Amino acid sequence: MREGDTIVALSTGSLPSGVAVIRLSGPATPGIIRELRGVLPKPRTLHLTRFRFKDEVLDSGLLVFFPAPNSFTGEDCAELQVHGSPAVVRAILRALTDEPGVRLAEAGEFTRRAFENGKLDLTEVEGLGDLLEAETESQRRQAVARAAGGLSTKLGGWRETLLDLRAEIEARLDFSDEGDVTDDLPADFAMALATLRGELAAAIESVTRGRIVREGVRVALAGAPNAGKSSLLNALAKSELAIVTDEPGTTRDVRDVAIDLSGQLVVMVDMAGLRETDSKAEAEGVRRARAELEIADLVLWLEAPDGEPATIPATEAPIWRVATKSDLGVAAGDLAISTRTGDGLDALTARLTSFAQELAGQGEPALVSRERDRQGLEAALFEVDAAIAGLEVSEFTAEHLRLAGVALERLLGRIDTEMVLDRLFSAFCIGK
Ligand SMILES: Nc1nc2c(c(=O)[nH]1)N(C=O)[C@@H](CNc1ccc(C(=O)N[C@@H](CCC(=O)O)C(=O)O)cc1)CN2
Ligand SMILES: Nc1nc2c(ncn2[C@@H]2O[C@H](COP(=O)(O)OP(=O)(O)OP(=O)(O)O)[C@@H](O)[C@H]2O)c(=O)[nH]1
Ligand SMILES: [Mg+2]
Repeated sequence: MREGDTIVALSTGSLPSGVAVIRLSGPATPGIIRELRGVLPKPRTLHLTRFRFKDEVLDSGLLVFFPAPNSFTGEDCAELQVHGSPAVVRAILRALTDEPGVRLAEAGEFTRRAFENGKLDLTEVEGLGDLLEAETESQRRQAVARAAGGLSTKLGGWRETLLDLRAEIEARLDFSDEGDVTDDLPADFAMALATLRGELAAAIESVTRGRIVREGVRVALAGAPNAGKSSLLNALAKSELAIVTDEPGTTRDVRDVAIDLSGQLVVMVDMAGLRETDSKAEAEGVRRARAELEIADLVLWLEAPDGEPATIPATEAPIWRVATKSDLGVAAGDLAISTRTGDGLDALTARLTSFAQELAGQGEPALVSRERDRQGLEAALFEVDAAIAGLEVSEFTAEHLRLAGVALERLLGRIDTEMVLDRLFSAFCIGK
């Protein structure tokens, strides 16, 4: 039975390392610790211990026991903090998995157990996943807020409000013959509903800001072939990632490179130059480039003084005209740069930084950032709007308020979680 298994994994990073933490969770844990120490040690306290298996001391290190339910997973857990050599870790993992009922954990399995035991809700698990992947300061701040239950608290508050409002209606429906109890509702009922509506709408607004922090600002490098797009990508990435030649039509694939601009992630996207072409590969590149323009948050339209004229494509995103190869003479544009001399690159970076910071917003980190968040909040808002529109027909009002609550429960992971969970945990690393 997989759920009754005790799972074990190396929870720290690549070896060798100073110290490696091996984590155990499940019912076999107390027995294994008793074998190692004779008695169960004081809970949640580190003990220097010889890790002796079958009369061989494999290593000495620190042992800590977290009895259920006060552990990360909610099960009996232990950690063996050992010397971080590949041989030590391998020997101890082998000795532990030789114990009956113990096997290696799958990716994200500790966290899955924490979720299943009610230690974390779905939004907290997502926040934890974001935290493990966080590379920039703004990503860390946003992920910590979500992992610590910031969104859970908000959703919980809205659910309480919905329950209170429903109770007001239902209490009156019980005593009313004709079912129309609108007149009896307290004066602040409509106001409470409007406030809830406003908060949901504001949260939906902040999904974009959260997405920008989580995924980065997507900046498309567009222009005619040879405009200098790949050269700019390389200059910003400070690495010769993309092939640069004087042949127009060099780049065909879309390539994105994430850079950290003052703590905010910016994803620079190199692509094929836009032109009509007979080459099948290049034509596919141009098609992909146009698709990128549709999802970009900003388009840099590059024009070289020696380049072919090209028409600026229509996009929803703002467009900045960048005159490239300024060492050869300056074309018209908001900004002039040369990757050969480095001219204008600092100014461009500074403008990108403030653009990114503006989109990411100042102040409190956003608690919502995912398409799943947007869908959940929009579903709730739709029901609240239906409740507001139908205020005079009270059974329906109560039903819409119930459905709004269901949408919020789904966000928290209380219902319909299987598909979301499988996708989420497969992205976690082993040992988490
Ligand atoms: N060594 C070590 N460091 C770690 C972790 C870990 O598992 N092991 N964590 C792993 O992610 C993070 C810390 N997260 C944790 C979350 C909850 C509990 C825990 O024992 N919770 C109990 C008791 C709470 C309390 O005493 O306040 C509980 O929730 O009941 C431990 C670690 C980061 N650092
Ligand atoms: N003088 C000068 N030449 C440059 C500069 N930037 C790029 N070039 C040259 O312009 C040519 C085209 O540069 P790329 O960066 O490959 O241009 P691209 O827009 O990626 O071109 P495609 O991939 O074909 O669409 C190369 O020969 C570069 O060395 C610059 O700032 N000054
Ligand atoms: Mg190129």
